[in-house]
Amino acid sequence: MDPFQLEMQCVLSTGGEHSRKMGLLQLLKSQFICHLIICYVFLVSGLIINLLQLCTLPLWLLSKQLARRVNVRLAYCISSQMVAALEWWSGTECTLYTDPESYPLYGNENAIVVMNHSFEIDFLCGWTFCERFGVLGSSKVLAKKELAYVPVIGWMWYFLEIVFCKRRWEEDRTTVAHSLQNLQDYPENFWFLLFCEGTRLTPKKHQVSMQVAESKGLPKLKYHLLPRTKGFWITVQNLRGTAAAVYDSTLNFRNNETPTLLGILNGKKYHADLYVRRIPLELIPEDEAECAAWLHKLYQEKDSFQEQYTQTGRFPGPIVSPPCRPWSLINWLFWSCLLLYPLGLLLAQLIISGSILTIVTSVALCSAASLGVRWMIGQTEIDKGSNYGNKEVPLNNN
Ligand SMILES: CC/C=C\C/C=C\C/C=C\C/C=C\C/C=C\C/C=C/CCC(=O)SCCNC(=O)CCNC(=O)[C@H](O)C(C)(C)COP(=O)(O)OP(=O)(O)OC[C@H]1O[C@@H](n2cnc3c(N)ncnc32)[C@H](O)[C@@H]1OP(=O)(O)O
Ligand SMILES: CCCCCCCCCCCCCCCCCC(=O)OC[C@@H](O)COP(=O)(O)O
Repeated sequence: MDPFQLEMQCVLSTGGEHSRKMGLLQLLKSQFICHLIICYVFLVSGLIINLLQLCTLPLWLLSKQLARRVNVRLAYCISSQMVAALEWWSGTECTLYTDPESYPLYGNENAIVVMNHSFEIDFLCGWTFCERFGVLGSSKVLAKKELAYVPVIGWMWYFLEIVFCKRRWEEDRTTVAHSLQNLQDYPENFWFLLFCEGTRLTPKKHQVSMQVAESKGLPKLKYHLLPRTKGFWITVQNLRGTAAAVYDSTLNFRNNETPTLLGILNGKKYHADLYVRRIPLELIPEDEAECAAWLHKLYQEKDSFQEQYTQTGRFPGPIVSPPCRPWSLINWLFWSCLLLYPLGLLLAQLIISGSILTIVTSVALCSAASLGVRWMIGQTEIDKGSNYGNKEVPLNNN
């Protein structure tokens, strides 16, 4: 069997030979009641964990490092549920192409991850690799400030000391620097994700971005937006001595798949391929202009990797995929057992009571929660994305 077939598959199914069973399983996964259960467990457990995180605030006064370690584990209970949905519910395969010599370092050092921002679940594929290398709970990102208000995930990020930005350099330059410096004594290994394009790729944003590239005399990119270099420069500058390397990560999906979170929820299986190059931080210039030029060159290389992938269906280098771990599934099963039992009791009470007011109130609450979750899932949908990058902002506005 070739490496792809040898690839550890984290699926509940027993392989293609039971196509009838697979068909039934797929039908079950597309049932709304399953989505309700998954979202109910995610939302209620997430809010409980957010509350527990709030309770760790007094601990920060006694021991910041202990509070951080507690929050890493609490955050794992939330993010690992989404990883479980990707790996175990949808059975999505995530294949890693990388240098075998770099592989042992992954998860055992702090790193800055630079990744293309082209897919609605690129962050989730990133999280699945965090899970496989044991750094999911402490994973961090330079995220747009709007995400801080998303219940469960955004609130969780406050306690992980995630770095938020307004995507306005004059304001970000100080706040981002301070937030990054704050991570210098972080007690757990972490990966800091930077989507240098700053927004998800769309045809319109690509067109505007390539006009900017032309105005700067920079080579056009076919598969990426022009990277924003200031955030990368400030991140490298403030994590020198804290992060050992940049993990240049290029993600794509087989057969031109356009994966979505709703697809994952419906149990749709995708095939993600990630090409990672480990670049020691000392190879990155300290001077801002040289660092910017270095990043532009990196994105030109990433563009060539995507071209090769489009032509051949593979990235350069060997496949060295880390196996799935059971903990994300175990965590989901724990929260499901804990929360579905009282839900069952509540529903039984509701039916027995027969009180119209109680039933109407419950239905109203469930509808509000469903709308809330649908809004949260909408945060990942590119067609609901921001206007950032849709027009060239005059330089003096930056
Ligand atoms: C082994 C396995 C390896 C890896 C596993 C993979 C990943 C796992 C790791 C971690 C996982 C952790 C978490 C994942 C979970 C969730 C992630 C969630 C996602 C949220 C992410 C986001 O929110 S992305 C949006 C926020 N982030 C950014 O914007 C970062 C990039 N931006 C910057 O860095 C910016 O510089 C800035 C934000 C700091 C400031 O932006 P601003 O626009 O104000 O100023 P800029 O200087 O950047 O922009 C002006 C310059 O840009 C030029 N330019 C280019 N294109 C345009 C355009 N279309 N319009 C205007 N200007 C443009 C312009 O010419 C200026 O150029 P200069 O030469 O003057 O710089
Ligand atoms: C348990 C598994 C399934 C449960 C599903 C229930 C709800 C799921 C809630 C998901 C909330 C995720 C929020 C964080 C991820 C956002 C990722 C992202 O990509 O943000 C976009 C920005 O980068 C750029 O924004 P744009 O300028 O492109 O606009």
